[in-house]
Amino acid sequence: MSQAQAAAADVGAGLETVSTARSHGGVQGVYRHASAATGTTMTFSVFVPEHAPGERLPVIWYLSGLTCTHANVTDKGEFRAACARRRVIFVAPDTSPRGQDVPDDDAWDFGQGAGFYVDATQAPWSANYRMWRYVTEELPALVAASFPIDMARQGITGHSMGGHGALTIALTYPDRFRSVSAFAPIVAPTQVPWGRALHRYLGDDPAAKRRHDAVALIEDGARVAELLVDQGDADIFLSEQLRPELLQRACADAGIALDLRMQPGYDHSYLFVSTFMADHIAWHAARLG
Ligand SMILES: N[C@@H](CCC(=O)N[C@@H](CS)C(=O)NCC(=O)O)C(=O)O
Repeated sequence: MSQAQAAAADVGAGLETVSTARSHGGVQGVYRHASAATGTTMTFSVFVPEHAPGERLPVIWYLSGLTCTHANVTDKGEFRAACARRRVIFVAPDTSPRGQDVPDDDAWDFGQGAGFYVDATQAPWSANYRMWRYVTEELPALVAASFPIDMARQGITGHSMGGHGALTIALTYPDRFRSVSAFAPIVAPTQVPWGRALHRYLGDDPAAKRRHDAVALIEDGARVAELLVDQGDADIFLSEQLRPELLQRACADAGIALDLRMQPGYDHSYLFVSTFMADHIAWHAARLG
């Protein structure tokens, strides 16, 4: 199917195909749909490796960081060769609702492009910013109905704000995800400046904020068996916003096997993420079977 043909195609379950292209023997697609969770049109990408008819493959969810759409990792994440080799599907959602009618903010780290994977309770954000429900309920149901995914074999990862999403979601649903990793994640938003976003989305509700803070979740008893985290030591956000030592301490106290790999000289960009992407995919694939 050409890209022009694909653009008009409806792949079922209310999904519209924006584009498809063959890559590494599989298909890289971009899709959009009307989201009940956000009340907007949402766009996401899916890479499906070559597979036998009727065969179902494990999936890795990739949650992106501040300012990103699905396109940043799709264009720059360098995941396809590893996903084709390990035979894993890769799904990349957007980071927030978008559109002229969706509330936004002048700050680059709040509003559109910065949904923080929460269901906002505060006006005006609560009308559309329901990214937790979108990523944990609506999108999984949609992709399970439309792609050859074995939903018993799911892993989750993400970058920066998306690492925060991956960690908090895996800690909340430990039975759903067999593997969790992150690239330069925000690990303790209630203790760093970026966490002000939680206050604006969730209001003055300390318990709600702790449910969206990986370190707080672990302190409050949530558990995963093990974690892989890569972090560049030349990342400009490292000491003020990311603070992996807080995750290290929480995991040590909780008995969670954290493999925190400080990567010398690496920054916060996709040049860092793409360097270690194949490692993460191999790590997930080994646990997804
Ligand atoms: N303020 C900067 C930094 C934002 C930033 O570093 N975002 C990270 C995630 S937290 C990212 O992946 N940016 C997109 C990219 O590098 O393609 C900007 O607006 O570009």
